[in-house]
Amino acid sequence: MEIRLDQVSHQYDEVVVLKNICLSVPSGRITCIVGPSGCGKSTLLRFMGGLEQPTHGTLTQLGSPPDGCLNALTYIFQDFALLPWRTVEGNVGLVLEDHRLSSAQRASIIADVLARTNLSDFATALPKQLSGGMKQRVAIARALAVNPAVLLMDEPLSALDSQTRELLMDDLVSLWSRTPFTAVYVTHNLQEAVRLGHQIVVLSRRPGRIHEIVEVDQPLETRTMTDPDLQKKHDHLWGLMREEARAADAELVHG
Ligand SMILES: Nc1ncnc2c1ncn2[C@@H]1O[C@H](COP(=O)(O)OP(=O)(O)OP(=O)(O)O)[C@@H](O)[C@H]1O
Repeated sequence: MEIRLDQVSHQYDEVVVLKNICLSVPSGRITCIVGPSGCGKSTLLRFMGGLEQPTHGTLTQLGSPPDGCLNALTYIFQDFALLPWRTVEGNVGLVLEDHRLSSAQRASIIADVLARTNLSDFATALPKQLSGGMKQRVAIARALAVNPAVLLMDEPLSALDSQTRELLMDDLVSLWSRTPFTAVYVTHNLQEAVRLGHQIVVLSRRPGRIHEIVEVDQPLETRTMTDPDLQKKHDHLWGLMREEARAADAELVHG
């Protein structure tokens, strides 16, 4: 499924947060959104997830969700949002409970997503027994269980240390390479953006406008951070972001 945004603008009371966003989120690709603090990245993601409506402009969904889709627009958050009293399989199974599925179908979906996220051996563990990286793997497994049309990820790796982030990026790349999915990925981290994004949308400081859309053609599975082409993309993105970030920072400090 594809999402199109046409002339999307938004304000909270007097504060204009987003201005004239025109964007296509193509099917089967990962769209990263980067931009300085407070430029409206999470707000844009909430519009795409239908959690909020923009004050101006339209969002359109084109195409149909995949077969077996139980929740078309599914979020993965930074803080994992796991129920502490439920096991790994219990947390994943939670999102299947309101659907007409037999217990065999549920068990099969849970086994499949735990295998895809390398969590099969941890099915009966509780969240408190897991590292941060493992908890986020559970959140990814739970999101995959509903076979979403679009995966909406709001800084999913930013609570993790840098080595764990690397591992989780590898996991996302291998999940996508086996079965391409459509995703929108909000991040502050330009390395994550060049590693995972097929298109990288750079927003200006608030009110967020599209500064540039950077395409990265290289296949996800062949990308490494030592690759000079990717390093060039990274430096180009940082060049776009630096002045905006500095100005946004000054605005926060001086109110
Ligand atoms: N419900 C709300 N009511 C009023 N203002 C809001 C609301 N939600 C967000 N804002 C404001 O809108 C602006 C954009 O917020 P948003 O969280 O979308 O930015 P962001 O780019 O995701 O920021 P960050 O990178 O810091 O997470 C901020 O100034 C924020 O304070």
